[in-house]
Amino acid sequence: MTAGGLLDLRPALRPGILVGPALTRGPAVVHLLKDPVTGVRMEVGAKEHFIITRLDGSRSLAEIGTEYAGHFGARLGDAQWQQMLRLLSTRQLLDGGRPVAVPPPEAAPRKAASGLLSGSTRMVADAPALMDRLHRATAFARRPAVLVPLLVLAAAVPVAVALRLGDLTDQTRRLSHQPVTLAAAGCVLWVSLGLHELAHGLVARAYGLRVGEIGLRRVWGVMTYLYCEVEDVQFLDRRGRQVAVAVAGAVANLLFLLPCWPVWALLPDSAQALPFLGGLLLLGTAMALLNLVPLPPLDGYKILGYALGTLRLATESRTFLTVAAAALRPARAGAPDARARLRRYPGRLRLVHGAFALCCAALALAVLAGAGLLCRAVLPESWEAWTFYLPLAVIAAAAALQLLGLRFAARRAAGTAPPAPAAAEPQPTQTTPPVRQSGTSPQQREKGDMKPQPRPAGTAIVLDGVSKRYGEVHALDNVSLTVGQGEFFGVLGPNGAGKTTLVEIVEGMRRADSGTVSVFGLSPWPRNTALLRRIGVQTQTSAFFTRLTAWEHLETVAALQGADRAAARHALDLVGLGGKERSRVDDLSGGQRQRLALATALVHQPDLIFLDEPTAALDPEARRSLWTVLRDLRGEGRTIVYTTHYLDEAEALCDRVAIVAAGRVVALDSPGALIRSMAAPARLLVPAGRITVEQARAVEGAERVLLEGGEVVIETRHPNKVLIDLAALVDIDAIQTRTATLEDAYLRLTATPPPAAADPADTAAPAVGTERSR
Ligand SMILES: Nc1ncnc2c1ncn2[C@@H]1O[C@H](COP(=O)(O)OP(=O)(O)OP(=O)(O)O)[C@@H](O)[C@H]1O
Repeated sequence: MTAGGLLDLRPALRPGILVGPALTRGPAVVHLLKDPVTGVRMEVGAKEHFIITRLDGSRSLAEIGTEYAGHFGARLGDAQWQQMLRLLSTRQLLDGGRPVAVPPPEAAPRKAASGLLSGSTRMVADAPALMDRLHRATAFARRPAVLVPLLVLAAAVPVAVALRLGDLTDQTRRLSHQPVTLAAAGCVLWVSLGLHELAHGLVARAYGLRVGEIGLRRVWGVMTYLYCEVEDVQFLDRRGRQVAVAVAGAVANLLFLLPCWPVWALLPDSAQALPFLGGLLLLGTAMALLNLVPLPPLDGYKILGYALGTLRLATESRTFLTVAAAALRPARAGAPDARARLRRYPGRLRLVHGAFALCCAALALAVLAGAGLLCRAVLPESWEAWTFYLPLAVIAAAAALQLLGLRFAARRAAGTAPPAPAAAEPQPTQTTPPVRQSGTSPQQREKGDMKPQPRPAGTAIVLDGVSKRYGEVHALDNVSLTVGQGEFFGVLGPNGAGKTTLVEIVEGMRRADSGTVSVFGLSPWPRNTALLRRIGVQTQTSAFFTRLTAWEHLETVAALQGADRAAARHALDLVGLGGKERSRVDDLSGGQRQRLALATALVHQPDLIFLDEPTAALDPEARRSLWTVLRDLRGEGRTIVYTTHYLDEAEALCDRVAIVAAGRVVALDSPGALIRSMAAPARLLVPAGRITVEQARAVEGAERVLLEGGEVVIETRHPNKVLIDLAALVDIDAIQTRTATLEDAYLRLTATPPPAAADPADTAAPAVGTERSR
């Protein structure tokens, strides 16, 4: 699809699709997009985001394109539109595209493999419901009068620990010599870790996010802790809120320690509980603060990322360092490219990524040194020689265990994995299919049974006194007409008669100057999205996704129109293109393209279809075969408004026709009734060599005699009598009889009066002979 039809579409994103705020990933600005049903996440650039956020079903792609050009100073080319729309439709992100049940592997959010040493076990069946209850129960703490003092107290804990560091270190060292008490302190801190996770969930819930899962996670076989999976923090519109969710865990850890302080402070120096409380305060505070270190995967890293509005800060900083290092190297092959890449980073981002990379290195060293010092402080003196190596050894052991656990999980998964589904075709999910206005029930659509139910009889279109002027031109002048539901209604008229204006007003593309228009009881202007979805428009200038196959094109249009694949399949079969689905649109013949254009208009199963000369430029055979399709459509009970210059077609297909001339409806009836009302004479044709014009004029009942293309044409309202008389003059087999047609009626109704002629035989009368013989 390249223009026209495509740009008239008004696609909408599926309700519920999450679109995140702007983030930087490396030098680029991106937005996250998420399908909450499948969990599929994707990144889109700022330009794509501009378009996506305007896909609301009320704006046409042409309008969005104009806004885009105004904003970015460049028009979107066909290829860009096609790429964009194809992406959205294949990801089923458009309204009506059913979400896939199983996300494609590359798009699915990666979950850590669950193994013996590392993995997770779900503990709560309905985590969102539990979070809702906790959210209500903790409502008191969200009041500023409570929250602010709590935050101040939490911030005071590290300060107090720093002030009493000596005592606390001493007591922690004593704790390390009491294994049972140490284990008890460890259990309390473990509970604190659980609260940490719940705090993330509670704050997220307060901002309307969903807690996906609560459970126990095993890490490297040495640790098990409660986790609370918070979803979509990056989709919160304010960075402050994102930071609040991430920082909540550490705050909860610090608040958890608060009750220990007065007890610890009031106990005498000789109290047995001092090492326990002192160790708890020191280790608990250290744990909370350590979590705020901005290194992945700690909360501090997330906080920094949220605060800076960056995505994958660590990875991107590493890339930045590589680029910067390559750019700084003296002239070498590839260096100019690196310099160009470096220039793409704005100054702020160079600072962010450079500083983060340096901080990471410094922090990693500091953490190791800190861990060494801590070991030195808490371990017996006989371990002193090990204090430097111990943290390194622990990290190495943890990494080895993690590797082992992952391998084990991978092997187990390989052994038990179910076979991959044979077809890549997405399966329907439990989600409710979009409610649509056509005659098929959702159940029928699910089964692919697209045969519409009979539609209720009624009025589809009512025009009452509609007028439209373009400057001095009266395109429509007080037009009133009614089209019934299920009617095949033709709009005929000479060039410039006002047909297009009439149809466009009904479609909601133009506004009438006066009069009222109603389509299915609704006004099409201002644009009514509910109505637009019940209307299908096939224009003269067929527009396609040129690089796609017929099926891909239709599938994409289906998604844009809010229809599912079964509807696309039905439309393709209906127009008889089932065998051509794999052919590229470019490779289709003219007739096949016309059929595809028709399928494009039908794909969303509209109740009202506007067809603008669908058979134009087709050979006679292709025309006739398309007639069959159009008759089938009519048989399905759809209302069809059909504009054409082929009068034989209108006569053969239409229930009623409106003949428009100079902006007025000059006749409106069934083709048969119009022909009869004309009381047009029959025409008897005799080869000119067999009879002279004078002889013909002499026949009684001959009203007009013309000489046309080597034939003498006799017009008469008494053909039987004239035929008998003629038989006396010429061989009866040489006489052809032609009855009046819609074309005759049309020509009489729309003809401007010819100049008066002295002799009827000399009159350059319009060629009123038709193809139909009796
Ligand atoms: N946007 C416009 N601005 C000015 N005049 C217009 C505009 N659109 C149509 N007209 C004029 O209004 C009249 C009716 O035009 P319209 O396109 O509705 O006729 P039509 O019957 O569809 O013609 P055709 O069969 O050639 O497509 C014509 O005189 C045309 O020149």
